[in-house]
Amino acid sequence: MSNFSRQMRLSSSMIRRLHRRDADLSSRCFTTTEGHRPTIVHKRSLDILHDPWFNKGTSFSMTERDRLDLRGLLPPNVMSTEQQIERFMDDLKRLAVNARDGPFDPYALAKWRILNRLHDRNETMYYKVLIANIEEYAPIVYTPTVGLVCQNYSGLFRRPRGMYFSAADRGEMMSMVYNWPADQVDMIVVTDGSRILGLGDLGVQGIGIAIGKLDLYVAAAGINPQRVLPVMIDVGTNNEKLLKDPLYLGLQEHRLDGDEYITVVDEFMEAVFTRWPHVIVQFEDFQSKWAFKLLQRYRDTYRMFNDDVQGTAGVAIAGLLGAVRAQGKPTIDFPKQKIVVAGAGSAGIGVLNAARKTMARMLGNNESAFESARSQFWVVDAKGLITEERENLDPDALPFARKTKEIGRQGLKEGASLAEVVLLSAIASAKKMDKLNVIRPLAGVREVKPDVLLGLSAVGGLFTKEVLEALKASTSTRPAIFAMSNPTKNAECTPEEAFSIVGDNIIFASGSPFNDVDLGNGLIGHCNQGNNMYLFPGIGLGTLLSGSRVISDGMLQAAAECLAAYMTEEEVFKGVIYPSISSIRNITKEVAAAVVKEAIDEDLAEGYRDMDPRELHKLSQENGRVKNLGDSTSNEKTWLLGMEQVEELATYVENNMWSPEYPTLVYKRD
Ligand SMILES: NC(=O)c1ccc[n+]([C@@H]2O[C@H](COP(=O)([O-])OP(=O)(O)OC[C@H]3O[C@@H](n4cnc5c(N)ncnc54)[C@H](O)[C@@H]3O)[C@@H](O)[C@H]2O)c1
Ligand SMILES: O=C(O)C[C@H](O)C(=O)O
Ligand SMILES: [Mg+2]
Repeated sequence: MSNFSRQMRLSSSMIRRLHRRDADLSSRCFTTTEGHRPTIVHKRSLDILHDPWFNKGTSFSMTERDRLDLRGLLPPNVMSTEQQIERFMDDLKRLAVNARDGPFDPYALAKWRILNRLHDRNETMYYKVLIANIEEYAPIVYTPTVGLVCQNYSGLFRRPRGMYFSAADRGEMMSMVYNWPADQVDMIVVTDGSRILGLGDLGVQGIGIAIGKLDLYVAAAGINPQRVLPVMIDVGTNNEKLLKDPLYLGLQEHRLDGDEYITVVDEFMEAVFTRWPHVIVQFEDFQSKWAFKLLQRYRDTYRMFNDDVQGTAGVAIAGLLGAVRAQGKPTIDFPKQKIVVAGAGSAGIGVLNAARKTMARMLGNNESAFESARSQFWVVDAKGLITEERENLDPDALPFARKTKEIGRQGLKEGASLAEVVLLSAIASAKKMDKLNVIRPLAGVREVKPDVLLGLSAVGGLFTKEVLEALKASTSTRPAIFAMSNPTKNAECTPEEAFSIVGDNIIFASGSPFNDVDLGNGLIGHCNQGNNMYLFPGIGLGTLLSGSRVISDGMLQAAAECLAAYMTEEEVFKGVIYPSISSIRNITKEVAAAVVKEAIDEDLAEGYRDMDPRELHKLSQENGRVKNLGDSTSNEKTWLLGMEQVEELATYVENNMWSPEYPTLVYKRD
C-alpha cells in the first residue's frame, strides 16, 4: 500500500466534528427571507472567492467547499457570519493601537494593508511598486512586518491567498491540489507555522511568512507571480492562546506528532509533485525538531530545500568571510576565527555545519581538518554552553559539544552562561595562540576574546551589556557581531548597543533591518542585514533554470560563494559585508547563475523549457568560473576573488526573469 493510499483513511472524529459544525453554521447563518432556495452560480473555485456577490469567505461550509472546488483555498476553520464580523471589528479597532514592530515605523501594518489591497486588485502594479521601492517596502511585505502580520492574521485575513492542507484533509490532498487554478507552479513556499521567525508557534497564521517569501521570489528572482503558491500545512497548534481563541482560523487541536505528522507532510509532497512535477518546494519556519528530519527525508527525492537551515547557512558563511576580509585578512584565514554561536536550533546548527565544512575544506578537507575546525566553535543554547556532559543532547548539536577535557582546561563547564563563554573562550583562544607563538597582548584575560559572536537564539537582548563588555576585551582587530534573530525585537542586540559598548571598529549584522549608526565625527557604523533573503530567491531560480532534480550541497555552496564574492574590498573594509537590498534583483541573478553553473558541473542540470542540457553546458563553457574553495592549495586569488563572472549564464537567467509589465489582452471564447 502506498503512503498515499494509507492516508486515505480520514480521521473520522475530525470529519464528524467538521460536519457537525457545518450543520450548526448553515442553520445559524444562512436562513434568509428567501428561505433555503439555493442561488445558482456559474463559477467555481477562486472565481467565487474573488466575486463580492457570492463570496462568503471563511463562512463557506465544508459541503459547499467540496461542491464548489474551494477545499484547500480557505483556512480550515469554518466561521459563522457573527464570528466574521467580530474578527473584522476587532481588526478595525486595532487600528487605533500603535501596531508596530521595533522602534521605526508606527504605520508598518497600515502600509501592509494598503499594499495587500493593491496585491488583490492588480498584481502587475503591486510588483512594479515593490520592485521600484524595494528598500522601503521589503520591510513591510517581508521581515520584520510580516511577523506582525502573522501575529494578527485572524484580523487581517480578507481575500485568501495560497492553499491550506489540514490534518482534516488526509486522503484528499491528491484531488484538492487540483483546486488551485494554475496549471504551472514553479515555486511553493510551505510552512507548518510551528516557528514563525522568533515568534513561536502561530499555527495557521504562519501562511503570512510563505506569502512574504514568495513576494521576494517575484520581486527579486523574477518568478512569474501566476506560478507561485504559498502553502500552509495545518496540523494544529500548541499555542494555547490560539487554541482558545474563538476567532482563530486554523484547526483547534494540538499539533500532530510522530508518524501522524509525517504522513500528512508526505501526502502533501506526493500531491504537489504529482500535479507539478517540476515545482521547487521551499520549507520555511518549521520547528527544528522537524526541519532537519524532513530535509533528510525529502532532499534526495524532491526538488526542495530548507531556507532556515540551508539558506541561512549560506548567508552566514558569506558574512563570516566578509568579516575576515574586513579585518584585512585573506579569506583562507577563516579557520583561525573563534566563533561563539548562541542558538542551536535549525538556523544555528545549519550555520555551524556549513561553517565547519568551509573551514575544513580550507584546511585540506580531511579528518584532522574537520576535527580542527570543530574546536573553533563554542555553542550556547537555552541551557548554556553545550558540552559532551549534556544529558539528552540533541544529536544535531552533538558534533559541536565541547569535550570535557577541553572545557576543564578552559575553565568552562557544562551550561556556562553566554557571558562566561565569551570571556573564557577568549582566554582559551589566547592560550592556544600563545602555544602557537602567535603574538597577542595578554595583559589580563579580559584583553582577549572570540572574533565572532553570532546569535540565532530568537531571544531579544540576549547580547546584554555584560556579554558585549566581555567581547570588548578582544584581541581581534575587528570583532564581528551577528544579531541574526527576527523580527526586530528578537534581535540579540541593536547596532547602537553593539557600537556604543564594543566600539566603532566592529562589524555588525542583524537579521531584521536597522538604520546605520551615527558614530559622530562624520563616521558611520554600518548596519548590515544578514538575512537569508540574499540567497533563497537565487537558489530557487537557479534550480528552476538548471532543471536540476535535487538541490545539492554544491549548488548551495556556489550560492554562498557568489554572495561572498559580491562585495568589493573597499566595501568590506568599510564594514559593508552584505549588499544593499536595492540591488537584490542583480544579486539574485548572479546567485542563480552560480547555482545553474554548479548544477551543470555536477551533471545535474536537465534543462528548462527550450534550453536542453547540452545547450546549457555550452553556455557554461563560454566563460568558466574558477572554483577552488576546497583546494588545499587555494589562496585568496583562486578562492573567492578569483571567481570569474558566468556572464552567459547570467544573461540566460536575466532573460528568464519576469518583469511587471502589462501584457496586451485579447478575448478568446473557450
Ligand atoms: N537572519 C536570518 O536570515 C535568519 C534565518 C533563520 C532564522 N533566523 C532567526 O533565528 C532565530 C532562531 O531560529 P531557529 O529556527 O534556529 O529557532 P529554534 O527554535 O530552532 O532554535 C532556537 C535556539 O535558541 C536557543 N536559545 C533559546 N534561549 C536561549 C538563550 N537564552 N541563550 C542561548 N540560546 C538560546 C534554543 O535552545 C535553540 O537552540 C529566529 O529568531 C529566526 O527568526 C534568522
Ligand atoms: O524570514 C526571515 O526574515 C529570515 C528567516 O527565514 C527567519 O526565519 O527568520
Ligand atoms: Mg525562516
